[in-house]
Amino acid sequence: MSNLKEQKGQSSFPGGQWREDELRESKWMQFPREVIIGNDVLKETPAVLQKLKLTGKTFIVTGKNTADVAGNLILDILEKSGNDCYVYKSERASIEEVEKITAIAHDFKPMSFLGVGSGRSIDLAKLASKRCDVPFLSVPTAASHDGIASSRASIHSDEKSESYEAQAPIAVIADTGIISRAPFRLLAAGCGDVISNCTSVLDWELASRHQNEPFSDSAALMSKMSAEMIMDSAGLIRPGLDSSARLVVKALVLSGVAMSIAGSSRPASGSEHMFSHALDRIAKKPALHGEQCAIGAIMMMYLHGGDWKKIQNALIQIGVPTSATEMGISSEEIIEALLLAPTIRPERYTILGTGLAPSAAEKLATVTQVI
Ligand SMILES: NC(=O)C1=CN([C@@H]2O[C@H](COP(=O)(O)OP(=O)(O)OC[C@H]3O[C@@H](n4cnc5c(N)ncnc54)[C@H](OP(=O)(O)O)[C@@H]3O)[C@@H](O)[C@H]2O)C=CC1
Ligand SMILES: O=C(CO)COP(=O)(O)O
Ligand SMILES: [Zn+2]
Repeated sequence: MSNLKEQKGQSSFPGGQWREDELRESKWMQFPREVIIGNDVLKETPAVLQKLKLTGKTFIVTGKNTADVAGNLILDILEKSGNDCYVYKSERASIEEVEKITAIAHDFKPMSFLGVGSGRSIDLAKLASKRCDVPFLSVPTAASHDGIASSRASIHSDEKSESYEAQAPIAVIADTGIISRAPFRLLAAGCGDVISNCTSVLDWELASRHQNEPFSDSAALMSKMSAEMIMDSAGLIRPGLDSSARLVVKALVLSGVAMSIAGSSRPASGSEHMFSHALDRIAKKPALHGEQCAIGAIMMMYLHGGDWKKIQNALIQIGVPTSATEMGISSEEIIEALLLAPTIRPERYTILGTGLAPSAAEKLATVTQVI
C-alpha cells in the first residue's frame, strides 16, 4: 500500500500510474442489481419486483408530465398484477418534499419505491426510500441526467444544492421506447451532463494534487469513458432513435456507477456543475441541468487549458446549446453565475479556486463564444 501512497499526483489514465487512494481503507459500494434497457420494458416491472421479492405495496414518485408518459401506465400494470400502489406527484427536489414523502410512506409501509420520471422524481424517491430503509427502483422517462443509476440524490434549496448519499437503485428499468419519444432536448441534455464529466475529472485530479483529496482511478476512468462514449458517437445521436436512447442510457449508467465507486458525485460534478447550480439560483428561467453543465464544461475546459473546442463541437453535433442565447439565458446571468459558482460548494476544490475576477469571467465567456 505504501507504494500507492508514493504514486499520488501521477496520471490517473492509461499509461500512467494506477491510483486508488481508497484501497487503503474498507469501503462499501452499492450498484444496481438488475439493469433492464430496451423498448417496451416497462411491462417487465411486475416481473422485476417479483424476482426481487418486492411484490406487494409500491410507493411511486412521479411528476406532472411523466405521470401521463409512464407513471399512470406503471400504476395500471402494477395494480393489474396485484400490487397496491401509492402515487405521489413531485414538485421540486427539496428536503421538505423528501420529508413529506417519508411521512406518507411511514403510514403506507411500502415494500419498494419507484422513481418514475425525471431527475427530480428519481432523486426524491432515492432519498425517501433510503430514509424508509426500503429498496428503490429507478424508472427514467428521459435520459436527461446521470442520476438514474447513482447512489446520490441532488437536493436543492434556495440557498444551496447538496449531494446526499442515498442508495443505488436495486433495479434500473429504462424503457427506450418512452425515452426516445421524449422531447429530444432531454436526451441532448443527458449527453451534456455526461460530456461535462471531462472537466469534473480534471477538477478532481487537481484537488488530488493540490489538496491531497482522495482519488479513485477506477471512478475517474469510468466517468471519463462515459463522456468519451458520447463524444465519439455524437454523430449517431438523433431524435426518435431507439439506438440513440440506448447509447445515452448506457453512458448515464456508467457515469452513475462512477459516482457510486467514488462515494461522492466528484467524478461527475466539478466546477461546471457549480456553475450550473449557480445559474439555477440566478437565472430568471434556468435551462435543463445537463444543458447548463455542458456550457459550464466548455468554459471550465478553457480554464484548465484543455481542448474546449472538442467539447463545443461534440455538443453542436448532438444539438446541445453551446451559447447563452441558445439556452435562453442572458449574458449578465452567465457572468453572475461564473462569479457565484465557487461559493456554491466551497469545500469542493476546483479550477475556479476562490473565484474569478469579473473581467476574467467576462473574457472567459466571450472567448468560448458562450456570450
Ligand atoms: N442524483 C444524481 O446523481 C444526479 C441528479 N441530478 C439532478 O437531476 C435533476 C435534473 O434532471 P432532469 O431530468 O434533467 O430535469 P427535471 O427533473 O427538471 O425534469 C425536466 C422536465 O422533463 C419532463 N420530462 C421528463 N421525461 C419526460 C418525457 N418522457 N416526456 C415529457 N416530459 C418529460 C419532466 O416532467 P415532470 O414535471 O413530470 O417531472 C420535467 O418537467 C436536477 O435536479 C439535478 O440536480 C442530475 C445528475 C445526477
Ligand atoms: O449532477 C450530478 C452529476 O451529473 C451530481 O450532482 P451534484 O452536483 O448535485 O453533486
Ligand atoms: Zn449533473
